[in-house]
Amino acid sequence: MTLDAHLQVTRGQFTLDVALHVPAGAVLAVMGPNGSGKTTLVESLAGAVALTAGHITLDERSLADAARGVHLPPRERGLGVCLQDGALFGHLSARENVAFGPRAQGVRARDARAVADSLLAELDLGEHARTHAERLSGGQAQRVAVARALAARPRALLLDEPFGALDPATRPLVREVVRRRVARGLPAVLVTHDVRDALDLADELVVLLDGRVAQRGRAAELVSAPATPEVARVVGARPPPTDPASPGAT
Ligand SMILES: Nc1ncnc2c1ncn2[C@@H]1O[C@H](COP(=O)(O)OP(=O)(O)OP(=O)(O)O)[C@@H](O)[C@H]1O
Repeated sequence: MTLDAHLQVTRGQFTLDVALHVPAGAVLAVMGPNGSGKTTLVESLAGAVALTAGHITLDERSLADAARGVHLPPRERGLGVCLQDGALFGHLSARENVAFGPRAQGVRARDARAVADSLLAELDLGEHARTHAERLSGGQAQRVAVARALAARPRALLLDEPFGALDPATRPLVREVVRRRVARGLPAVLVTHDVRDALDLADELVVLLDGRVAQRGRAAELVSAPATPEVARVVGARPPPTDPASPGAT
């Protein structure tokens, strides 16, 4: 599976214009300041927001193509999605939330439960399988949301800040679970505010500024050689040295 897209989305005054190519088994991390378009990027891939122009292709399959009027609805895209505001069903148990996707695909109840229990155990939530989602802590709910994204045999993963609510002890575990899934041949897009996620997981890091790619490359490269002070701020690196020949440089 390879995810290939040129995403152009206009939302009021804001325009996103980003090309991306994520091979099977690779993670593309996306970072950027508030309002730079990270969520818009994920939502357009997921199908929650329509493209104004451009296309999305997953292997040979067209998920969206603005010029041809193609826009597959989210449930037909075959994506494992964990959105920032992707609330769980509060009145359902953790297990029922995770089993929901496989059940919707026609998997038998018993098998869907087994898939859910195995993922919950992997994410150290075995003892909470029967807990109603509304009674879970923020970090527990986030792990259930990750399990839900992985449960329905997705062809690609879209994860918007999936580690944000996790404590430092739990974060590496969830990263490892994501890494294992990706290694089975899934392309993944990971939005994060923490450059450690990009350094640890990503094959490529894209920094967005105002809806456009300010810099892309390996995360370590962007940290050691950010192209601009804005990129340096986003990845928490030292700003690039100013050119001594430029006016105002000291
Ligand atoms: N439904 C909408 N209608 C109009 N404009 C929108 C809508 N949703 C987002 N925007 C605008 O699109 C721009 C990008 O927003 P987006 O949520 O994609 O940024 P972000 O990088 O995810 O930010 P954050 O880090 O704060 O989550 C912002 O200027 C925002 O105001």
